[in-house]
Amino acid sequence: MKKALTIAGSDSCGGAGIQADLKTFSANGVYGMSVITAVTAQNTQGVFAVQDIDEKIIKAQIDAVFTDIKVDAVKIGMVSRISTIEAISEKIRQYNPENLVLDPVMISKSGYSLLKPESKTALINRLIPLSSIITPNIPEAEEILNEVNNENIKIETVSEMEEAAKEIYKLGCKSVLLKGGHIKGEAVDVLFDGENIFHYSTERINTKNTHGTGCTLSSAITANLALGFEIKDAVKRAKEYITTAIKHSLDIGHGVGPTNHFYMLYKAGGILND
Ligand SMILES: Nc1ncnc2c1ncn2[C@@H]1O[C@H](COP(=O)(O)OP(=O)(O)O)[C@@H](O)[C@H]1O
Ligand SMILES: Cc1ncc(COP(=O)(O)OP(=O)(O)O)c(N)n1
Repeated sequence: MKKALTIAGSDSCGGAGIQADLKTFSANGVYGMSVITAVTAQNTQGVFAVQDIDEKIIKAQIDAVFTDIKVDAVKIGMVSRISTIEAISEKIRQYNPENLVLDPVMISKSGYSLLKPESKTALINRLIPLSSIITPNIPEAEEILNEVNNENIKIETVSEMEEAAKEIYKLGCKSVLLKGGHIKGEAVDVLFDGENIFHYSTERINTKNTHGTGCTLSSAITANLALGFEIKDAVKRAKEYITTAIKHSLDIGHGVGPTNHFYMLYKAGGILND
């Protein structure tokens, strides 16, 4: 069985972070492992508190996994503070996994800063160059480029997404998937692999329940890389997964409900007739 590791924060309501990643790995037929970087007190209405995990414990979790088990792909999500980024970067360089997906989580849909503002440069300099693919949403791509170029660019069209993906690629990663969840019209994601641009486009689903969409997409890419798919096919399969997960998203809680991983599992097992 292929095995994937998520290095990310815990979301107590189960819609994003580690919990979304492990559900996604399972639903994609991949064995999931986790290194917890932070614990958030979070629900569908907001993030209320964050406890960062000591970097010694983060490193010890990574060592425990890599010294025992072959890891086919790694995803990095919420990293919060500089010392966390430094610890992860050191261990990733030590163990050098074949596939590394970086979801540069910055601000939750509810508006909470999951990456401390002073950590942006460390994320850019220490994690992006190690990544097989980085998956920013539009506000994250703007933050990264504005931090690097000291500008105030806005990304509003698909051609601006293409330009931004090419600019982010120059920061040293092997490919960039710029997610279009935040622009108007179709949900178009743009992949640049250093040579070609690919578009992954679906209708925009009319739902408020999109908590954890970014985590779900990046962990589905990770699972598909672990299964041996090349980047553009891993992204294609992950896009199909997230689209189904949003189409059947769950009206749980009083705010922004989570994506649905159980739909795919039940459907695959023949329990759901649809
Ligand atoms: N309403 C929607 N309908 C269809 N796809 C969507 C919708 N919202 C987001 N997506 C897709 O979900 C994935 C995650 O994108 P996005 O929401 O931009 O990430 P994040 O959660 O990091 O902000 C992308 O593939 C995006 O195109
Ligand atoms: C612990 C944790 N990690 C990441 C996120 C952000 O997840 P995302 O998929 O971008 O979903 P939204 O927060 O935008 O709904 C998170 N909220 N918590």
